[in-house]
Amino acid sequence: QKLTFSLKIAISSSLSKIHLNVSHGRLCASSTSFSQRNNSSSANLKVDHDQTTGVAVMHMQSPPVNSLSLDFLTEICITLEKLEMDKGCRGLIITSSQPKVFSAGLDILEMYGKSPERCGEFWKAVQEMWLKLYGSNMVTIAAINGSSPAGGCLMSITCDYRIMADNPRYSIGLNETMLGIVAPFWFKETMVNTVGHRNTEISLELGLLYKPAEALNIGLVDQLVPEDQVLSAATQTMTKWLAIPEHARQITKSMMRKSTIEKLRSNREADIQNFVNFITKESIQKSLRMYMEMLKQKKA
Ligand SMILES: CCCCC/C=C\C/C=C\C=C\CC(=O)SCCNC(=O)CCNC(=O)[C@H](O)C(C)(C)COP(=O)(O)OP(=O)(O)OC[C@H]1O[C@@H](n2cnc3c(N)ncnc32)[C@H](O)[C@@H]1OP(=O)(O)O
Repeated sequence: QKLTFSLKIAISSSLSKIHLNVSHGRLCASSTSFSQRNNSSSANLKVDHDQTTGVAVMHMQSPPVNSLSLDFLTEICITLEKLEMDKGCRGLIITSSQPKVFSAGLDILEMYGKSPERCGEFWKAVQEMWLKLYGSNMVTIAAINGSSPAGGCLMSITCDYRIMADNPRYSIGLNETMLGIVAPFWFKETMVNTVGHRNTEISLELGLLYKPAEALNIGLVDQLVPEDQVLSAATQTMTKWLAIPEHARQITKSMMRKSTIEKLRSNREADIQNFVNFITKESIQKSLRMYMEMLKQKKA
């Protein structure tokens, strides 16, 4: 049965509108914009799309710490799909509107005390976000204006380039082992593809979180700038990347990432089963509970 629905998105200019049509599971965007800037918002995301430059800035605004819940992941995936389909969007900058945090990573509450079915649904959404970002044809830049542990770091390293605020209070890394959990193979491979095998081995085994200067030193981020310049630096870098012949850049990106992406694509169900079996274990649930208590105590 043909599935068709239209979603009207309010845009800053009253003259502008975008229609999203979902047909046979494909999402297509057609724009009849008379303005050069499209701003759209959903519950936890604000997207500023400058039609003149072809660059969209996606601001994560899911309080308090942009943790990636099933709902938030779904929102991110819908937005990414929409931007990917929009020929007028060639570059994406991802940043945070929350103070001091880029993203706290996966929402721990989605992994604690939930049914296997719900855990499976959650993991599928995590996979989907990674597939969309790592396989994007757009130039993607993470403007990391706060701490970015675990899934927040993953999100950053799926991007083509990372600019971080030079503030020693912030940290970034795949710290899963500190929670008593294990980064799956596609988290690990994204990290290897970014900082190499040895750095990844040390980093994952010890669950390290790096200060900005350390992250720059191992190549986990590409550039440090003063906090108030993160977005402008990302915009400047984007201009350089968008000047490269597009087709050649896209094919090169795909060549670099294809084998990692294929490995997950062809094993999605098994990967979900692995996750569900692992995360619902009594011992893992206990580790997660202790970690959450530790987070609360840190506050007190
Ligand atoms: C062999 C088979 C393998 C198969 C694969 C198996 C498993 C893989 C599984 C999972 C992979 C997971 C990756 C992840 O992303 S796990 C999440 C890891 N995240 C963290 O460790 C970050 C924890 N948070 C922090 O360190 C700090 O909150 C932060 C530095 C981000 C911000 O500090 P700040 O001081 O500003 O804020 P807090 O007071 O600490 O937090 C405010 C509020 O938010 C709650 N919270 C924080 N992080 C999370 C989170 N990730 N999920 C849910 N909730 C979070 C925190 O508890 C506070 O709540 P409250 O006390 O105000 O109620």
